[in-house]
Amino acid sequence: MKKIDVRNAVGMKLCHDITEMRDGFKGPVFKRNTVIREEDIEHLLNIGKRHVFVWDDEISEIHEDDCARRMAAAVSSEGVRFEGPSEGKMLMFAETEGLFRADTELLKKINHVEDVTICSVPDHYPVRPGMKLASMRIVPLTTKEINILKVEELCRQKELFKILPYRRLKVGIVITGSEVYHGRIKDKFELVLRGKLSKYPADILGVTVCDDVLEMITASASAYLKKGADLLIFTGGMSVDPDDLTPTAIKSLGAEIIAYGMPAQPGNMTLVAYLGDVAVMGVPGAAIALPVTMTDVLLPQVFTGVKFTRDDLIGLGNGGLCQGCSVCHFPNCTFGRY
Ligand SMILES: Nc1nc2c(c(=O)[nH]1)N[C@H]1C(S)=C(S)[C@@H](COP(=O)(O)OP(=O)(O)OC[C@H]3O[C@@H](n4cnc5c(N)ncnc54)[C@H](O)[C@@H]3O)O[C@H]1N2
Ligand code: MOO
Repeated sequence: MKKIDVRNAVGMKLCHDITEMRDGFKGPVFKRNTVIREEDIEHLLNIGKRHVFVWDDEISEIHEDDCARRMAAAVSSEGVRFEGPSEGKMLMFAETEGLFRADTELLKKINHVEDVTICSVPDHYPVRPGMKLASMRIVPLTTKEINILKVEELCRQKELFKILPYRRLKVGIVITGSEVYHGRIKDKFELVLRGKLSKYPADILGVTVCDDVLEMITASASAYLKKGADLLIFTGGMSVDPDDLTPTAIKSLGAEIIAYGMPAQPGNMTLVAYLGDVAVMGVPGAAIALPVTMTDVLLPQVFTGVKFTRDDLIGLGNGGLCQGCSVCHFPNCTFGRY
């Protein structure tokens, strides 16, 4: 046991309980074996402790396996499981399906803590059960307990990782285009959209094909709203031709347009709007020609029930360019990673 200036005691273990008395309270506010943290120093000074007795074995060190276990416990959330420690590392896996969210600012803060390394798949990643999501370990074989305490404290303040589950949504589909309506060409969008929606808990209320006539488009949409649609998807007429009426139809329904056109390719002319809580998407034609467009980036988020802000959609510019690979590996690629 040794006496030490409280300002030099960070990371050391107290040899005895320390009592505070204030406003009718009396009790030990620091227990024996507590590891003193930076933020404890003011408190100790405020109760008159300029010096404390700490154990002689100096700063307590923890083995990498125990650090990994404690970090895993700190970052754990619903729908994940851990494996390890092996070689000082714990791995986190998804047990459920959903959208992985990482607080990237917090992750940076945590990785600034000495010796600590935590890495994960990118924020906004759609995950399935069994997928590896994150890994955590310290760099040396042992580290000061204070470093792990810092990680634990940071994770108490905010959630680092979570998997947002997909919700069941009722979906109404309105396909526009005079060439489809009048049977000049066969519709391709229904099959494409059914394929994309099959990855989520979607109840498709129906598919209506409309002529490029404003009243017909709005009436079809209104019918789905009456049936309780949570999501309306419009196709066709999303660009610059004089017959492109879809954005006008969506506006005339009274929807709040969050973005019409976004910094992404393909899917540049995508529209996102809300009619109260009902999400509205305008899907441009590229979705019938290409395996992946902005629609595939947005759908996982739509199915979590989050409401996009304009800032969210503008943020898609970083990672918004698809490489158009000959074999598509989406979402295991840079498209839609932001
Ligand atoms: N000058 C510009 N041209 C284009 C722009 C632009 O900004 N300036 N945007 C381009 C982008 S991006 C897209 S995507 C396309 C498609 O836009 P639309 O969503 O408006 O598609 P349409 O014009 O209605 O149709 C294009 C093409 O696809 C066929 N189509 C449409 N719907 C169906 C369907 N349900 N089944 C089968 N085929 C369908 C349609 O017949 C046309 O051939 O515009 C670019 N051009
Ligand atoms: O709006 Mo388009 O080709 O970028 O889908």
